[in-house]
Amino acid sequence: MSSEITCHDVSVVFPMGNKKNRRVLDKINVSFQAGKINIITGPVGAGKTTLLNILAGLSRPTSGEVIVNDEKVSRWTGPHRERWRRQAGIVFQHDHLLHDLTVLENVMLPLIPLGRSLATCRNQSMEALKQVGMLHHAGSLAKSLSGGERQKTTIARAIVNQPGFIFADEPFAHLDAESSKQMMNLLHHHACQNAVVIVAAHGLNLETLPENHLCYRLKNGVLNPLSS
Ligand SMILES: Nc1ncnc2c1ncn2[C@@H]1O[C@H](COP(=O)(O)OP(=O)(O)OP(=O)(O)O)[C@@H](O)[C@H]1O
Repeated sequence: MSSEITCHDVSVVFPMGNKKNRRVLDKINVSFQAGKINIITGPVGAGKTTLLNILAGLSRPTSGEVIVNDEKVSRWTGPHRERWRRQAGIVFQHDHLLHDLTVLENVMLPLIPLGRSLATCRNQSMEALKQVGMLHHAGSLAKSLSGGERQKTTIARAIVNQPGFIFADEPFAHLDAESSKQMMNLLHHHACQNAVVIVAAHGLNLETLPENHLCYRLKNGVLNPLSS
């Protein structure tokens, strides 16, 4: 069965102190499927990160539901929520690497709670680093990396466990055109392996887009398809 993640009437309203509340997402209805790269564009502050965080189970919508393969993940708590998050590879907008660990150790982190042997975790992480072209930096401390290298490491960490769902927030912001294309191809490869891949990006570099992609634009709380 092909995986999918669906939003039903997802709204997010942030309280703004004594000012009027801010409605960032307004009854979003959309279904993201495996097989294609799903790209969410939109201006600064449109709510792309807010939407990705809700899809990834990092925060909850004010109203509405997120459904994954017929299950309401937006209402899950405790161990259910933890299990869901383990299926998700997340590329955060701000990389969240641990500065005093090596690149390899950072990439191994999501594997540790899964109870695999250290050798397996290491081999899997080295493979992910190879895929993003960072094998030569495996032993470097994260704090010594350039912005683009940090971003590639974050992508390696997100894909290391072959997740069924990948949520990537501005994953190319610090990359040059060549590296962006390579990383897009890598994410596309995972989409073709039955992962649901959702990428949020301000702008679109048409040259980096694989042929089968779906673009959406988020503006004024509303998500509209741009192309197919
Ligand atoms: N926890 C919060 N409390 C109040 N307002 C918030 C909160 N989180 C986000 N916002 C506001 O919601 C709006 C959308 O933020 P979000 O980070 O989702 O936008 P974005 O499209 O990802 O922006 P960018 O392209 O700059 O990364 C912004 O105006 C932001 O200030």
